[in-house]
Order: sequence, then structure tokens, then C-alpha cells
Amino acid sequence: MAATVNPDLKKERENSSFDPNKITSFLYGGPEIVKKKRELESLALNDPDYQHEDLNFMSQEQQYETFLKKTLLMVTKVRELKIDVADRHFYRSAVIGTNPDPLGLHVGMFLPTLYGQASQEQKDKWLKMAENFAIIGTYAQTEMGHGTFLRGLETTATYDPTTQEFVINTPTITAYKWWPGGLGKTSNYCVLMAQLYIHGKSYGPHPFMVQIRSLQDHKPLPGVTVGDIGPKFGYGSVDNGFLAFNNVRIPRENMLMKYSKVEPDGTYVKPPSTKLAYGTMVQVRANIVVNSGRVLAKAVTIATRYSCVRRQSEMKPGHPEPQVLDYVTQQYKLFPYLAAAYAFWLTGQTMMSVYTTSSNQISKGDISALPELHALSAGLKALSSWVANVGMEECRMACGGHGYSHASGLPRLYANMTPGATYEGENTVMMLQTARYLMKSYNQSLQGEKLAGSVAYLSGVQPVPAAGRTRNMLDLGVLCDAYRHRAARLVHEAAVQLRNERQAGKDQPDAWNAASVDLVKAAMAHSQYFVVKNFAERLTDSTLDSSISDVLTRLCQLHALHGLVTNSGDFLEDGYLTGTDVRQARRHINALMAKLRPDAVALVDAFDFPDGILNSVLGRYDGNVYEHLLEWAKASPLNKTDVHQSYHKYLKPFLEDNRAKL
Ligand SMILES: CCCCCCCCCCCCCCCCCC(=O)SCCNC(=O)CCNC(=O)[C@H](O)C(C)(C)COP(=O)(O)OP(=O)(O)OC[C@H]1O[C@@H](n2cnc3c(N)ncnc32)[C@H](O)[C@@H]1OP(=O)(O)O
Ligand SMILES: Cc1cc2nc3c(=O)[nH]c(=O)nc-3n(C[C@H](O)[C@H](O)[C@H](O)COP(=O)(O)OP(=O)(O)OC[C@H]3O[C@@H](n4cnc5c(N)ncnc54)[C@H](O)[C@@H]3O)c2cc1C
Repeated sequence: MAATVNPDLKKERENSSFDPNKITSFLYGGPEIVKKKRELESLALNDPDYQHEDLNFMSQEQQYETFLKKTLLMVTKVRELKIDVADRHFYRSAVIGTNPDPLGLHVGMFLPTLYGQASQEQKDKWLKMAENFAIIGTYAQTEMGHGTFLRGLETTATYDPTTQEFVINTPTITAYKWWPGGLGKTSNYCVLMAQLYIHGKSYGPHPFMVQIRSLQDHKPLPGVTVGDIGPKFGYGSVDNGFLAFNNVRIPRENMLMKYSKVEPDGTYVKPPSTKLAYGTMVQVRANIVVNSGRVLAKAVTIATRYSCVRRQSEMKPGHPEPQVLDYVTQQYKLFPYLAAAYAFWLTGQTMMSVYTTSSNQISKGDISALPELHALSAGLKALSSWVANVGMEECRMACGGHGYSHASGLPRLYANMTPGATYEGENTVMMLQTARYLMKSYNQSLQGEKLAGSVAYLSGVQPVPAAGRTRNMLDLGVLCDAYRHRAARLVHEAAVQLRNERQAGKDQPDAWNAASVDLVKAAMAHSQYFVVKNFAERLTDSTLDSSISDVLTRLCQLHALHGLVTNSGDFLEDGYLTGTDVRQARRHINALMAKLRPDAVALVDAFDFPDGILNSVLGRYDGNVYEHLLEWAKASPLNKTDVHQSYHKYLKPFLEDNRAKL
């Protein structure tokens, strides 16, 4: 087995223009954090207790069992090692790699819902148990018939004032809860979203704390039907489940009552906003923006390293085969996603800081930031997960045939991460939520109101510049202005389209539906403007080391220019950009790719994913791809014996029969 680094990768690293550690530090927030991250990762990756056979060689049941064992062990070790709450994600991502785990919903949604939706008395009652994993919960909202339309949920929680209980029921097949992670086999509690009924009146979906399995033998409690929904596209390591209730009674105190309340006599106390009950989803959407940047960074790391190791064809007759990354078409596949990974990494950080500031404000009773937070997180969640999806698949195809093997790590990454476009709010639906906010803001600006936050730019309509002027299409100010103009124009045009549909006689819902393609386009343009502007603003950080600001600027330019060329019609349509500008942009892309080429490996190294987290034979840090491909294939269960038992069962008689008939 080769212990040395592949010479091509070695040369790539020697020739880069900067020290990747400096970018790593920038991406993670300083050298101290990077040090902590590396310590925790190496602790997890070198722990023999976490070792197991490759998941790709396992059935769904084995994957679930392996991951359950591993995650429970992780919880115990996190406690023993006294890892700070803020640092746990480093340890966790080294333990689970790119796989979801059966406790993900407990940590990612059940606990956050208790923090965000429970009253102080309820926190006193349940938080200690939940934080210490004495109970395990999930977030049971989606039903077989409704995921998107929460107001259409069918599960009922009917208040009975005589006993001061809620009666939980699943009235139809379509009301079965369907999909919640960790529900199938693991959880004994859930936060249940159900329609609240008091004295025959419906009050809409509310969260309830419901025990579903016995704490003694883990059997479903009386009236509860629960199980696993079966194999999925990915997510083999998680028991996504179904759940139904037949007249299950829970105490009044089990409705989460930080905002809405039901008094013992059945009096309903309204929350400051009904949408506060959706708070956990907003938090997870913000997390998905962070995650999308990381996922894309992983895919691009694998494909870029492999593209430097892989040699193919003759560029010049008689010359050695070039590294495939030297083909400009290969660079055009990968570098825009390399740039996008950086763009979304930084967007994720901004999104989280907006989330933290706004949610602090909201928890103190000031809900004014809620609409902006919802609109921003919905749009960025949708944009980032869509780009990550397309990027992961592009990276897989850029690895040729070997990309299709599970050895590349890319099919599993894709299968586990692609539902980010569906869960926590289906992407089109999320873009339409953002569009709703944009329309409202735009109309407010027409009434003369001053807008703030991410929509402030809608107040001032930018004029289309006079023809004949020249622009420097590499100037980040020029690029941001172009994205801003496009977003403002598309918001304006969607609003005009809506108004025209209304004037043509449609009612508001039909007009909205008729204009929805334009509305999504406007929300997309708004979100893309936010990403480009955020990237450019981060580069103005005066503490940024000059040796890395050049290369980061190139990435930012590439990200903006690539989006501009891909959507050139939007920029050209009203004459804001000219054909000359777009032609110039295309030429700059080629020049930028040539400049980025020597730094490509250093730029992916800077993401700092250890091999144990990447889990890819093609993306190995040492580039020793071929020997490990062979070793990996040899470990496949079909290779345990030279002659498989199916030969004796099927192939042998078949061949013998055919030979006998000759
Ligand atoms: C050891 C260390 C560990 C570290 C751990 C880290 C681990 C992390 C792991 C995380 C794992 C998570 C995995 C995720 C798994 C998936 C979970 C799920 O899918 S769960 C299931 C996820 N399911 C989904 O996401 C369902 C998606 N569906 C929905 O969210 C809603 O049905 C809807 C938004 C589409 C419509 O709602 P509807 O009630 O019909 O509302 P209308 O349209 O009529 O609009 C009325 C007004 O409300 C406004 N508004 C709306 N929402 C919000 C909000 N959130 N806020 C504020 N406002 C909001 C709206 O703007 C409008 O305002 P205006 O114009 O009137 O002023
Ligand atoms: C891996 C995975 C894990 C999940 N985990 C959980 C969990 O832990 N807990 C939980 O409660 N749920 C969970 N879910 C469910 C998930 O949240 C829903 O699937 C998601 O919210 C989408 O809803 P839906 O399935 O009803 O899609 P649908 O709404 O049926 O979407 C189908 C199509 O209809 C379109 N559409 C729907 N409404 C509109 C509209 N108003 N305007 C325009 N187009 C529309 C959509 O764009 C989409 O193209 C999970 C799902 C997956 C895949």
C-alpha cells in the first residue's frame, strides 16, 4: 500500500499561491476554533469504538442498528469528555460523517421546540430529561396527506374541560403522521403538531408533548400505532416513521404553552403571532443554509482532488495524458461550485447570526423581526439546497464512471442530502413564501414606507444606465449593482404581473397562482443578490490576510459572473447589461478559472475535511485512489468467497442445462 502522497496532488499543493490554513481559519472563525475542531475530530476518528463495516455494504436494518449504537455511544462520550455545547458539532460530524442519525431529530428539533415553545414550568418538567437523553423525542408534524399545508393537518387535539385533558385522534389514513426521523423505532416521545379544538371550534395547528412508547418495555402505548415507513432514496441510517392515535388522552399541561394557552375551563389565550408555533422550522431552515455550503464543499473537495489525480486522453498528440482538471470544460464544471461552496459557507454564517439576533429579540417579546427572518431563511434555504443538489450531481458526473461507485462517497452524499430541497419546507413553496414578503414590502415602498433589512434596496428603483458606457465586469461593486437591479426589476415585474392578473378578473389566489413562476423567479433573484452581496461584504474585512484576499476575491467574482452568465437573459432583458458586458463576463470567467487552477487543491484543502469525514476513495487527501479502489471493491460482500453460493443454486444448473442441450 502506497504511504506517500500521490505526486500530482503533492505538486498541486506545492504550487498554490497561499497557505490553506489561513483560509481554514477564516472559514471557521479563527485559529483557536480550528485547533479545537481538529482535536475533536481526531479524537472521534481515532476512537476504535466507532469503527464499523462500510455502510454501503449493509442492509437498511443494519445501517439503522449500527448508527443507533454509534450515536448512543457518542452521546455518552460527549458527556464523559465534557465537550462544550458550542464545540459538539465538530465531534458529531466526525462520528457520523455525511449520514443522518436516529437522534438527529431529538437534538435538531425536539429539544429546540422545547426551548422555543415550552413555558418555564414545562421546561422544568421535561428539559432535564430530554437534555440528558432520559427520554428521546422527535418532531411529528407531516402527515401522509399533508406536509406543506400545515393548516390542513388532520390530527386533532380536542380539549375535554371535564377531565382537563386533550384527546388526540387520527381521523383518517391521510392523517397518519409520516416521515418524522427517529420515530419508527427509536423515540418514546414526540412533539406532535395537531389541530386544536375547544368546544367544537378549531384554533389551528399547535404543538403538544406526547408520550408514544412505554418507558419500561418500549412498546407503543395504548391507542398508539407506530412503525417505520420502509426504505427510502437515502437516509438508511434513520428510522423515519408513521404514527396514529386512537383517543389518546394527555393532560392539559402537555400543550406547549409559551405562546398560546388553554386555561382549565377551555378559554383560549391567543399568541402574539400564530406563526410563533412554526419557530423550530425557521431555525432548521437557517441550519440547512449552513449545511448546504458544507455539503457542496465536500462534493467539490472529492471531485477536485480526484480531477488532479485522474489523467485521461491526449490533449496534444504524443504528450502524456493530462490531469483532467486541466481541461477547461472540467474547470467549468467544478470551479463555479467551488465558488458557490464558499459563497454559501459565508451566507450560512450570516444567516445564523441573523437568526440568533432575531430569535433573541423574539424570545423577549418583540416579534417585529419575524417576517424578515422567515422570508430570508425560507429563500436562502431553498436557494442553497437547490444549488447544493445540482452541484453534488455535477461533481459526481465530473468523476466519470468512478463517481457512480459508492466508493466515491458521492452517491451517498447526494442521497442523504438531496431531501434538503424537500424537508423543512418544499423549496418552491419556500420561494413563494419569500415572494409573498417581497410583494408586501414592494407595495409598502410604493406607499412611501422606508424599507429595512434584506429588502431595503426595493425602495429605490435603479435607473437603467445610458447605453454606450463601459463597465468593469470584474468590479464587485458593479456586479452587486447588477444583481440588485435584476432583483428589484424582477420583484417589480412579478408585482405588475400579479396586478394584471387581478385586473383581468382573477381573484387573489388565482392571480397568485398565475403569477407564481415569476414570483419564484423574483424570490430567487432576491436570494441570489443577498448571497453575492454577502460574499463581497465579507471580503471588505480589514483583518483579512492579503495573501488570501486575492484568491477569495477571484472566487467571489467567479460566483457572481457565473450566475450572471447563466441567467444572462434577466440582466439583458431591460438593457441594464449589454451584450458586450455579458461577452466580457464570459471572458473573465475563463481568465478567472485559469488563475484559480493552480490554487484549486489548496482551496478545497482549506475546507479542512479529514478523510474520515469525507469518506471517499476518490477524494482522499493523499490521492492514492487506485489502490484503495481495489481494496474497497475486494471488501464488498460479493467478494467474500471466490464462488458465490448463488452459483450452486442458480448459475450452475442453468449452465449445465444449456451445455447438455448443445
Ligand atoms: C452532538 C451535537 C449536535 C448538533 C446538532 C445539529 C443537528 C441538526 C440536525 C437537524 C436535522 C434536521 C433534519 C431535518 C429533517 C426534516 C424535518 C422536517 O421536515 S419537519 C417538517 C417541516 N415542514 C415544513 O416545513 C412545512 C412547510 N409549510 C409551512 O411552513 C407552512 O404551511 C407555510 C409557510 C407553507 C404556509 O403556512 P400558513 O400558515 O398557511 O401561512 P400563509 O401562507 O397563509 O401565510 C400567512 C402568514 O404567515 C407568515 N408565515 C408563514 N410561516 C411563517 C414562519 N415560519 N414564521 C413567520 N411567519 C410565517 C407568512 O409570511 C404570511 O405572512 P403575511 O403575508 O400574512 O404577513
Ligand atoms: C428525509 C425526510 C425527512 C423528513 N423528516 C421529517 C420530520 O422529521 N418531521 C416531519 O414532520 N416531517 C418530516 N419530513 C417531511 C417533510 O417535511 C415534507 O415532506 C415536506 O415539508 C414537503 O411536504 P410534502 O411532502 O407534503 O410535499 P408536497 O407539498 O406534497 O409537494 C409536492 C409538490 O407540490 C408542490 N406544491 C405544494 N404546495 C404548493 C403550493 N402552495 N404552491 C405551489 N406548489 C406547491 C411542491 O412544490 C411539490 O412540487 C421529512 C421528509 C423527508 C424526505
